Amino acid sequence: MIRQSLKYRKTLTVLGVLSLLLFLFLILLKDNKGNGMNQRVIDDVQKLNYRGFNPLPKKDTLILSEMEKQIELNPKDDSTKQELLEAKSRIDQLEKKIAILEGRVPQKYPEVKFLGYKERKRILVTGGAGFVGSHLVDVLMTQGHEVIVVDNFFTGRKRNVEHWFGHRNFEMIHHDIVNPLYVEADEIYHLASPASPPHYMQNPVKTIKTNTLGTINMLGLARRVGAKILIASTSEVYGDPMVHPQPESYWGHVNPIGPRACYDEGKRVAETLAYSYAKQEKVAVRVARIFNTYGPRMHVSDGRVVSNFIMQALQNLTITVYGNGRQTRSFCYVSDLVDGLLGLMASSYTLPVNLGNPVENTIQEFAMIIKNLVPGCRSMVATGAAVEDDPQRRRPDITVARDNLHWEPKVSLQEGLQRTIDYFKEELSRTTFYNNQTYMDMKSHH
Ligand SMILES: O=c1ccn([C@@H]2O[C@H](COP(=O)(O)OP(=O)(O)O[C@H]3OC[C@@H](O)[C@H](O)[C@H]3O)[C@@H](O)[C@H]2O)c(=O)[nH]1
Repeated sequence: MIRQSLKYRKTLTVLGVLSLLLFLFLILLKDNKGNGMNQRVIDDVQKLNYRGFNPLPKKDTLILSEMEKQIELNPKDDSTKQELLEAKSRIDQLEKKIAILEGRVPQKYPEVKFLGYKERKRILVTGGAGFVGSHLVDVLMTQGHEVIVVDNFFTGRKRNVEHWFGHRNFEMIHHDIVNPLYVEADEIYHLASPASPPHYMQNPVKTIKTNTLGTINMLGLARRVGAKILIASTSEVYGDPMVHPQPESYWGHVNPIGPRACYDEGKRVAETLAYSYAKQEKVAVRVARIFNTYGPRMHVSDGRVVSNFIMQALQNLTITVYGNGRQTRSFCYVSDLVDGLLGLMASSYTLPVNLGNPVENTIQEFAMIIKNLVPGCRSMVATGAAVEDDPQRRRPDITVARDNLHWEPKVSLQEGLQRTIDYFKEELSRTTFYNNQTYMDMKSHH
């Protein structure tokens, strides 16, 4: 009799534990299918057509509370309850172990191509955690290369590349390139520098050091290891241009002691350094003159016109046009720029190349375009004080890129802005961002 009841109890326990394990398995399965964690990265990566990207969720709390409910629902007798509790505590321990292991095993990553060791390159990207850098890193990684990101996180963010953390082809170095760096690389994309006017003006000495000392260090590294190096220069080398649109042959119109000088003169020196190393040390250099670029992963408080206007439009705040709004810019979507950078690195063309979208708008028009793309936007568009030395007209002549790289932008302003607006909407929903001041407002109050 006693033996039989013991047997009965054992069977009950085994059944109980088995059903709990089945339950656990179902929860894991459900959780792996989708979750709210890092939706931004998932969306971003999916937009770039990566597949299989599905970070693992936190599941412990959910499972345990469900188990407690089960125990409450099945209080058949005390001993069964006791055994269920023991099972629960054992599962609890196992879950903790799984969580520890999950921390060690690689997550699921965007799909990367396999490259044989002859095709696979080691590619260093300075500023790789920044806005442009991180999009470039995504493409290089999916192509199957080994990528080393170097960033000092002055304006870059770990969040932009965290979906690669732990991948065997990916390495992240927290380093300021103002100091020398000793790594091995076949190619270097040298993008490190603050790029937003309010950011680079905030610490002009740091900006000029990054573009001069930092560039010397990267050119020195390229010489030592025999790497090809691409320098990210800018349309700002043309200053407030007297020639329109701007071809690469134009020498520019720059104020050497103005508020923008740390950046535009810094980049001009960077170009001079590149061609000095090319001539004297036979370093293989490529120089991209990057025009205004926009897209997802721009910081909400980046301070440049695209992020400012979109954030203002999404929150029904006044859209702040600096000056009379008749100054012009031409905006290029980030994926087009990345294509251009890759094309330039691969080409044999060694002189500077303009990379930008030749579609030109006044800033006033641009404010209206953004306002109209945000449904129900009630923002007013207001003009205000002009920015000192603000270039009045800017539009790239991209004949050189067309002829030598067979490159031209593909993403229309409408489409690119829509994707960027969607990104900023997501950013707004994840943070309570209520700072309606632009950097310029903040500066004028201090
Ligand atoms: O809130 C704003 C921000 C900016 N602006 C205006 O919009 C125009 C574009 O300004 P941004 O700050 O976006 O960028 P800028 O064109 O001045 O500089 C950029 O040039 C090319 C790149 O190399 C750099 O990323 C950056 O220096 C300027 O005329 C500026 O005065 C506004 O009217 N309102």
